[in-house]
Formats: sequence, C-alpha cells, structure tokens
Amino acid sequence: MLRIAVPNKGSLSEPATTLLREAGYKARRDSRELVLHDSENDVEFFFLRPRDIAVYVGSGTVDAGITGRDLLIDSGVEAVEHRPLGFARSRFHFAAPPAAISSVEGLAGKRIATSYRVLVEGYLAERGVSAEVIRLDGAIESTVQLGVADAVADVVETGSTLRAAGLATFGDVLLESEAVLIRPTGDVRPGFDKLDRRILGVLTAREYVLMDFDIPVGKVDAAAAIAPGLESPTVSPLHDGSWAAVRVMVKRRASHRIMDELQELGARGILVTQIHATRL
Ligand SMILES: Nc1ncnc2c1ncn2[C@@H]1O[C@H](COP(=O)(O)OP(=O)(O)OP(=O)(O)O)[C@@H](O)[C@H]1O
Ligand SMILES: O=P(O)(O)OC[C@H]1O[C@H](OP(=O)(O)OP(=O)(O)O)[C@H](O)[C@@H]1O
Ligand SMILES: [Mg+2]
Repeated sequence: MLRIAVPNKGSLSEPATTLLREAGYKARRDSRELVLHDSENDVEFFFLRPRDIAVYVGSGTVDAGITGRDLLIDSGVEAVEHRPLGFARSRFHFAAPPAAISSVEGLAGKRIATSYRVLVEGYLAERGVSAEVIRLDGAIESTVQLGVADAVADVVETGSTLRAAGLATFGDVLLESEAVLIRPTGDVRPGFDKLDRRILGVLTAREYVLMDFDIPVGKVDAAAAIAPGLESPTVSPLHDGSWAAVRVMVKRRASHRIMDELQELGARGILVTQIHATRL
C-alpha cells in the first residue's frame, strides 16, 4: 500500500486535497482526520504539517508527499522533487524598509528574520555575507516594526503583506517556489507511478480544453493550422456534405485567441468544453 503525506493546513492543504480528489482518491470528511485509508485505490494518506512532509519523505517513512519546493529545500533533507504541481506559487525575497537596506551586501552584520533559516543561511554563505539569522514561525513582516530584526526573508505572493508592513524587496529572487510532488531517493516505490500518472492526468486536463466547431470542408486544412491538436484534429462529415465537424484539444490559455481566428476563418458553432481528466 502506497503511503502519501498530504499537507493538513495552510496554503497547500486545500489545493492538494482538490488535486487528489480529482485524481480519483477518497477525500477526508473532517479536517481533524489525520490518517485516511483508501482501500479501493490501495493508498493511505497521512495529513501532516507541510514543513514536516519533506522530513517524512526524506527518511523514507512515507512513499510520496506534497509540499512546497521552499520547504523541501529548507528542510535540508534529500528527497526527489518529482513533479511541480502548479499551485501555491510564491517567490522568496529579502525585504527591509526602503531607506534602510537595498542590497544583499547591505545585510552584513544585520539581523534577518525568517521561517526559512537553512535557505537564507545557504544563500548568504554563497555570497560571503555574514549576518544574524533569527528563526521565527510566522508573521515575519512584523519583526522589523517590532524591533527584533533589521530585514526579513519571506514568501511573497501579491506583495500586499510586505507593503502593509512598510517593507520593500531588494536583491534577486532567492527562490521561485510552488507545490511539488516529492518521493524518497532511490527506487520508486510500488504504486508511485500510478499516483503520478493520475496526478499528471488532472494537471494536463487543467491545462487544456476541448474545442468543437463546424467549418466548410474546403477550410479544414486552414482550421487545422490554427488548432492542430495534439496528434491531429478529429474531422467528421456533417449531413450537409459541404461542411465538417472538427474536434480538437487546445491550451486553455490560447482558447479565446483560437476561437477568434477560427471565427474569422468561417467556423460556426464553436464550443469549448472543460476536460476533467486525461491520459495522453
Ligand atoms: N500567500 C501565499 N501564496 C502562495 N503560496 C504561499 C503563500 N504563503 C505560503 N505559501 C506557500 O505555501 C507553502 C506552505 O507554507 P506554510 O506551511 O507556511 O503554510 P501557510 O500557508 O503559510 O500557512 P500557515 O503559515 O498558516 O501555517 C510554502 O511552500 C509557501 O511558499
Ligand atoms: O505577498 P502576499 O500575497 O501578501 O502573501 C505573502 C504572505 O503570505 C504568507 O503568510 P501567511 O498568511 O501564511 O501567514 P504567516 O506569516 O503566519 O505564515 C507569507 O508568509 C507572507 O507573509
Ligand atoms: Mg505562512
């Protein structure tokens, strides 16, 4: 039975649960449930703190886990980042009051508050900057105002938390993070590939839509040039022999541009349908 660690709280928890549900796994009914046995799919889910998940996977206690890339790196453990999952995207930045510090070199001798000590100390060491790193659990942006730090190093998504605290980022982005599927180093555990295929099926379905349209037969080639599909479009004859029905997968992001172009070409009855799962 495959043992999978899933975030029980925070930004990762809900999207991870949704992904697994869409991949056909049993969902927990109560957010206090810590273990969920899905006998139909021969897997067991352990709901754990996202920061601890890398540790359980790294030690091989569980066979797979979902966590953040930043948390995996900060844990310092060795585990394989097997697949990015496209949610909980964030950037990791230094920030300080704009007039006070504006470069990484300017951090020398200063106090930096962060929840990601290993990540920050690694970055500073690489650049030969010596500073005091203060490890705190959260609300990092408040530490400068509270006088316990001169700068922070934290997760930024929209930047509104930083702005509200009167801080501005400086230097390079330390890390681009998102949720990732991780596994222990060494041989892939039995059942892992099936989990991975199911997840990939859902991620691909989210990326594509199905497009149907009718087009005069003489314009099918031009339509296929606009929307070539993955292999090639499915073309079916209409009862009126001068028209054809075409079905094709297109990238969700491109779907409106493609509809514009097909309509200009002479396509009619263009329909876009959501795909729930795929195996390509
Ligand atoms: N506002 C955010 N937007 C996007 N991703 C975020 C945000 N905050 C945290 N993350 C990401 O979510 C992952 C989990 O972070 P963490 O465990 O700190 O949870 P959290 O969402 O901050 O919840 P909490 O701090 O309440 O426990 C990390 O990979 C982090 O980069
Ligand atoms: O750039 P923004 O969109 O403002 O998001 C970034 C903020 O979100 C997270 O905080 P969270 O809400 O998890 O609180 P925490 O600091 O207690 O972890 C993160 O630690 C930042 O503070
Ligand atoms: Mg947080």
